[in-house]
Amino acid sequence: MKWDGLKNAFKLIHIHGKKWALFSLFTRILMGILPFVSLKLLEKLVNEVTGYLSNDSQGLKVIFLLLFFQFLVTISRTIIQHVNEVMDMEMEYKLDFIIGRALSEKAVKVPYHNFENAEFYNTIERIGNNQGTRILSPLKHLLDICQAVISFGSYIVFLAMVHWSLVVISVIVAVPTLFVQARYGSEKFFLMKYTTKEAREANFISALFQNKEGNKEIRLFNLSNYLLSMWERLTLYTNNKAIQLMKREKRTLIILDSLTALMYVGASWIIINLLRSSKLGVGQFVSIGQAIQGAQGVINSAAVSLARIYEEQLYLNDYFSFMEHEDETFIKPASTWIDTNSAITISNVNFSYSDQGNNVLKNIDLTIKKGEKIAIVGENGSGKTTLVKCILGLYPITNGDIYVHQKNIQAMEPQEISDRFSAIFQDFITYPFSLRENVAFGDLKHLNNDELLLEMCKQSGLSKKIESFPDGLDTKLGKFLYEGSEELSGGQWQRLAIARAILKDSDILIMDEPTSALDPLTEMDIFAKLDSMAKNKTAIFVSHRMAAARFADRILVMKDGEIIESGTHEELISKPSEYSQLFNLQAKWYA
Ligand SMILES: Nc1ncnc2c1ncn2[C@@H]1O[C@H](COP(=O)(O)OP(=O)(O)OP(=O)(O)O)[C@@H](O)[C@H]1O
Repeated sequence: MKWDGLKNAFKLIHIHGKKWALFSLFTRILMGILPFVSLKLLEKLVNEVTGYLSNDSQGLKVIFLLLFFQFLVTISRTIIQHVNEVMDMEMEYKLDFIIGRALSEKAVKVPYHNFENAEFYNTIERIGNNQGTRILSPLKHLLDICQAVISFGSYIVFLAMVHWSLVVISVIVAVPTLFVQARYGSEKFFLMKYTTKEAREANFISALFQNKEGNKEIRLFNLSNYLLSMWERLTLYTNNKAIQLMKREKRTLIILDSLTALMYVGASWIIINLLRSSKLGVGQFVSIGQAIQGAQGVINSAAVSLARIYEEQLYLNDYFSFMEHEDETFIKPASTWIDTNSAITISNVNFSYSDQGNNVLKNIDLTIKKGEKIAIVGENGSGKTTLVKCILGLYPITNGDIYVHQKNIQAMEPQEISDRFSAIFQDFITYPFSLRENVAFGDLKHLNNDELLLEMCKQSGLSKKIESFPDGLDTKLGKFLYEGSEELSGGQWQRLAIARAILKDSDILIMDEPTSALDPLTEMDIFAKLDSMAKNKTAIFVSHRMAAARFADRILVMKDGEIIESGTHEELISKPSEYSQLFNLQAKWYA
């Protein structure tokens, strides 16, 4: 389990980057051997130069040859390094592309209720961007370790040829370095993991200062100081944790470096003795220093790579566990409801957002006939939106059943649900794209059907506004992405969202307070036209305005998660009821 992320990353690279992996392995082996070749050349060169300086004129040719070989080694190293960097980048971009897409696709397949879960958000935050780099990174580090091991091996062989004790010294220095780096790598990840909540909160606050809506509210309510002190507290908390860890790591590294320095003193003592007993030439003497330093350097880099592999594989576990998240499952058998006239049948549904939570919907029994226009009213928090979301299959129903056109909603494929419904909520999206796209997102097959798109805009009362746009349907909206785009008012955006919803050729239209930003006359107009806009469709709309609800074939009144009244406007108003009370109260304001 612990290393599953790494295994899966390798599988991905095996599928998409075999050539890259083979090429990288080959070049790392070469790069691993090059330092040994360099050392040998240096040793020979120093010996030849010393000989030449003591008037051995024959040495000059050899010196030039050795210098030429050194040049070849240097140039080869540079070429390999740069080619590797290009190959790595290509591979990272390729994986970014594949994984970025897979991640977004997965995000719409996991059950929607996961989005209520803070840990789910934290995981997505940790996965972040540049997943291609993340996937590739462990293998790159593994290759770095291969290269380091080969280099270390060649340094050791070189040192062993001089004296065995130099090998012992190099190994003694290497082991604790490996251990320390690997340990702090994992600590850094866990620190990240446990401060993500605070970091997310701090990011949210700084984003408020930078976005249009947040910035406006901060100015108007004078929230700047309060929010900044909150941001400071959260940021200092995360910063302090990171600094503390860094201090501990550096303290350990100082001890480790002292040990290394001590070992160098020992090594120098051995070398001096070897020089004194004339067992060492000047060339060897110079290259030993380089070999010891080189061995230490490659072990350091191998240790860093090892720690990074550990760190990265923990990220990978996050990514792959997200990707292995179960897709929407259909927990109910494909049971059917026999009443063929019913568009929606809700049978004894009780619903709570969490296992331990209170029921937000209680004992809901309801049949909505095909073609019926239903209005749901009720005070805030009475469960209207929850009911609508459950009808749309966004949450699993463990108690009771919901049937849509005789089929249990939980036995329906997401595509089938999407085909049946067209829905618009209060928190609809204002896409910073063209007007055309904003409407056509309701049903993309009409993207180029200008006549139909304009008709939808007309029905939702947008015709006049569109006439003022020189680019008509192709006008870019929202001053967010494009210079020179047009901005709409809140109500106009809502009309656009309504146009999007009615464009879709579905059996059931659901509108959850999509008209709250419309002026009362426009809202009344839209509801009065609902019959023609939602011709032959079943429609459910949620509203707080009783005057608009009266156009519905039937009004449902919700209170504390229950449907407490049901009937036409005339039926409900003619007797003492919650509805008549709400209606009369609102009517009084207008009077
Ligand atoms: N995602 C959620 N997780 C937990 N509880 C929730 C969630 N969404 C809503 N609730 C709770 O469910 C109850 C019903 O909320 P719901 O949004 O369905 O009410 P509503 O009638 O649509 O309200 P309003 O008129 O204010 O939109 C509320 O008490 C609310 O606190």
